[in-house]
Amino acid sequence: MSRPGEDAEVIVRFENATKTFVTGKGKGRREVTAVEDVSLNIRRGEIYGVIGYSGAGKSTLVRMINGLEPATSGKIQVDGHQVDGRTEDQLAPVRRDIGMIFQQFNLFTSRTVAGNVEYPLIRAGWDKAKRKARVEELLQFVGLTERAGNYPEQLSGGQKQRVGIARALAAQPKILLADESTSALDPDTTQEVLGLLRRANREFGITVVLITHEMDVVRSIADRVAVMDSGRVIEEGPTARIFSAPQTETARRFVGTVSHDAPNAEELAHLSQHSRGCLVVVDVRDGVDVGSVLSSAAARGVNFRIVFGGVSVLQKQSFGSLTLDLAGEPQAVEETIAALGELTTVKEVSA
Ligand SMILES: Nc1ncnc2c1ncn2[C@@H]1O[C@H](COP(=O)(O)OP(=O)(O)OP(=O)(O)O)[C@@H](O)[C@H]1O
Repeated sequence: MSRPGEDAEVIVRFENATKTFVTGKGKGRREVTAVEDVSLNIRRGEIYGVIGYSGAGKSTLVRMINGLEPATSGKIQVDGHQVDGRTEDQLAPVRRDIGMIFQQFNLFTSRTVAGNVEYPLIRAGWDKAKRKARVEELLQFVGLTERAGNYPEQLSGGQKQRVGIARALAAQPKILLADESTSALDPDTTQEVLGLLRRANREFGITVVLITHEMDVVRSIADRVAVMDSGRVIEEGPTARIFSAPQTETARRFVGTVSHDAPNAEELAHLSQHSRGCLVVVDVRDGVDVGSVLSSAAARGVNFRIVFGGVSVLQKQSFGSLTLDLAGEPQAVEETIAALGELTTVKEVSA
């Protein structure tokens, strides 16, 4: 199925948005800029990931979308409505279109599963018959029909999060904000929850904004991603591009946590010890024909071994890297490295 493209309509727009928190008074007064000068567009119908280390400003950024954190300066627009500088009353219609799920589920412990899902519908003024039908439909969607009468404490973490998703979807929002919604879950349950978010996106066309600190989560679900560091969005774009060509050290580190295709320092030391010639790390992506360079190198007496590497496919694009040990006449080896350098990025990692 095709994903929202470059020309898809913008549903959330940040323009130079900043959020500064002030804590304490007098000498103890501190200012923390949690979000600094962020401009970005989230497109209708996409799954947009926000990644960064703890304290990078992810939650604050996402809470600015529904006005839970008012911007200190800059502009925020959601589905054509202005969010910055609005009163709580003025924000009510914007918030009706936004559902939210949380890391700690935030379910009402005194309400049943069905009662939790029904709650937003009562608040939105739905009549009883419509509420009943909608709750049944949602429990079926998340696979918890049998659990309708249970209380949250009787559920596993994954089931609680599924209730959280059903509740967030109840009043048919256009946007779903998911704040670290999988970080309290084991890997299998995480995949289940991500699968539900993907279905909500595909089947109902809901735009999903997903905060995470795990690149694996971004890789398995996000169309585009923003990388945050110290309040700023330091990199933003299609997930495949961030994976194949991260521009910043922070993004490279996140990508490195899931695609271990280049040797780390320890592995490199080991490879250098056993190297018979020159070690080079070569970036591989679609259209980069490393094989043909290596075949002609072999014909000229350059002996090559692939000693480390990996290539993955994401959003229909291949990317990865190979570490090669090239041995032979110094000039032929040098010419091989130069020929590879004409095709792709080549890093010599030992002499
Ligand atoms: N209500 C608040 N008052 C004061 N400072 C705050 C408040 N909320 C957040 N901050 C500060 O703003 C910065 C960004 O916090 P935020 O929670 O947005 O980051 P995060 O990337 O979501 O982190 P985490 O992954 O740990 O949730 C942090 O330095 C945090 O301490």
